[in-house]
Amino acid sequence: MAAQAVLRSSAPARLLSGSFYIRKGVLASWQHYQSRRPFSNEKVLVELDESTVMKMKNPPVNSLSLDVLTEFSISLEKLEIDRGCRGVILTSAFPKIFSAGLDITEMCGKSAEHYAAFWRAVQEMWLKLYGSNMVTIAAINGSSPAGGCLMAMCCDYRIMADNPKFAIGLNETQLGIVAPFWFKETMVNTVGNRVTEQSLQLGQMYPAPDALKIGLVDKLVTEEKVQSTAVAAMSQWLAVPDHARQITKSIMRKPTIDNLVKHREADINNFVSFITKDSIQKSLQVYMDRLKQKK
Ligand SMILES: CCCCC/C=C\C/C=C\CCC/C=C/C(=O)SCCNC(=O)CCNC(=O)[C@H](O)C(C)(C)COP(=O)(O)OP(=O)(O)OC[C@H]1O[C@@H](n2cnc3c(N)ncnc32)[C@H](O)[C@@H]1OP(=O)(O)O
Repeated sequence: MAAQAVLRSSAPARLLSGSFYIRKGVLASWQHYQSRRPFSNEKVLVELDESTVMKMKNPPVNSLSLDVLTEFSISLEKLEIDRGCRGVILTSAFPKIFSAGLDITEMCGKSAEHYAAFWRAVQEMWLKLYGSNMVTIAAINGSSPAGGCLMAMCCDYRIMADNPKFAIGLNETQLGIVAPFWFKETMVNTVGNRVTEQSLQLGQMYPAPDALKIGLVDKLVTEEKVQSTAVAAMSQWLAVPDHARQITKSIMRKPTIDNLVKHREADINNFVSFITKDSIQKSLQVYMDRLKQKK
């Protein structure tokens, strides 16, 4: 099977602690297996089984903190340079939630230096995931607002749990903040300009069936089948010769990536000056208070 071609040998499922885990099929040798042990760090779990799966595991809602983002980028980079890995499935270790997006507490009450480091880590995650040479499939097993939606949109293919209670979208304006140009461009590349314009202004979250209708996700399946469907889709994607698929992906995405690379420092400065405004800090605080009160 093509999916098994990605994953070269056979090793037991291996679970390593952290906020993500990566499941990787089959290893050529114990030494090879040992060489993958660096995945075992605080925030990343590596599971070695029939498919390569990165599972976000940052309770309670997989918010993307500075630590999580850093760990995610390091883990993805390791897979990227591993010639035995041609594809990754990105999902969540928790039912009902894919990712709550950027950790709002990282954007409240901190120093300008912290905001700059945080934003650089957000950019890095995006650059690595959107620019990945691997086949990337999002197995969206729950809600996925803002940064969570961005991660899903970075993938080549999106499968979502068919439950109208699960919603996905870039809801930044609902928090009184603004999706930066590269979030916007990622969405335009996914669903087109008109839908993006409306979605971003309204900060719209789409229940799964609506997300399918606008093309924000590619397929809906029952919750139990999200991961197995992702594995099946991976086989299909991996049946295409790598070099042809990778060059095509690059032709599609390079202009968007180059745009951020070119304006990276200015984007960080924009973020810091925006997020340090009193009015924005107040908006975020009100939003966080509302989240806590809804219980
Ligand atoms: C001049 C031009 C400038 C241009 C622009 C320049 C710069 C751009 C500026 C800013 C860009 C920022 C981009 C931001 C992107 C983001 O991702 S912001 C995050 C958006 N996320 C959300 O809105 C999600 C909010 N959360 C929820 O809706 C729900 O929590 C849920 C994910 C649907 C899960 O619901 P449920 O299972 O019911 O869980 P709870 O709501 O009870 O939450 C559990 C606890 O988790 C806390 N929490 C939830 N989300 C977050 C989060 N994103 N960050 C941090 N913490 C979060 C929640 O408060 C609960 O905490 P307690 O248990 O009460 O302590």
